[in-house]
Amino acid sequence: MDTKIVVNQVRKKFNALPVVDGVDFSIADGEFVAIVGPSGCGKSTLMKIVAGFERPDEGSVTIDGQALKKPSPKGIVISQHGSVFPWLTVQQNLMFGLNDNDHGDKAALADHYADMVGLKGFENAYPHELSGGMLKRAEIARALVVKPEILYMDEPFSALDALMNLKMRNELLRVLSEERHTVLLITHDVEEAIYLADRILVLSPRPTRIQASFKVEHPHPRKLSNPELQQLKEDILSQLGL
Ligand SMILES: Nc1ncnc2c1ncn2[C@@H]1O[C@H](COP(=O)(O)OP(=O)(O)OP(=O)(O)O)[C@@H](O)[C@H]1O
Repeated sequence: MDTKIVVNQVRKKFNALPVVDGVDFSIADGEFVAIVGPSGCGKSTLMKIVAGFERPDEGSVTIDGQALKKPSPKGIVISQHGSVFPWLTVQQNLMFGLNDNDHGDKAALADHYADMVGLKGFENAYPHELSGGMLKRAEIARALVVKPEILYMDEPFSALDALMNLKMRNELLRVLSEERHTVLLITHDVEEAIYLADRILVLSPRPTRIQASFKVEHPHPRKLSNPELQQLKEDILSQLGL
């Protein structure tokens, strides 16, 4: 697989506070990498740097060999805060990121992605008419409809209840099995990382560095009760001092 993202010796301070302290990793094209780390260690800062929203003080990020100087049009961020426009319907939200020239029938494409995340029949609903889980699915569809090469996900499901969180994991895996994207997921949930990712990077406390890296080679769907995955969970938790 080709290398998609290279993060090279990235360092970042806020005022005098060192937050990211020399982080190096790369992500292959189509790979799903999850980052876990202690609260406040600098996960979101690192994500913003890798997505191009924050500049590192030192080091570099390259995407397809090109130095990243600003948010790349190849990537899209799904965060816990949500990004749908409340005054637009599901269909209008999904059409928003599409421009006239590149896409044929925008409404048909929007409806296809609404269907893909299980929102068929809700194309004309407004966000306030959707449940929390449906809203999250609308957000994921809104990100996917523009066919980003890279999905940056910062705690995307953390605001959902436990059952919906589990459903969304499967929804995401199903979409990814149909359309391969390179994914960088930030999560505080070790099980979520094990369930979804091809590789898990464990960050140290702030100022953060990569403390450990684990490959997850089990095919999907994964059973978290599998003894090897249980052992992996133990190993990751022990890296996190738990
Ligand atoms: N724009 C900023 N200006 C000043 N300090 C910042 C800024 N962004 C983050 N920080 C500080 O950097 C540190 C790391 O924050 P960050 O949000 O990256 O951590 P995190 O690991 O994502 O946190 P959490 O686990 O709570 O989501 C914190 O101490 C935070 O106060």
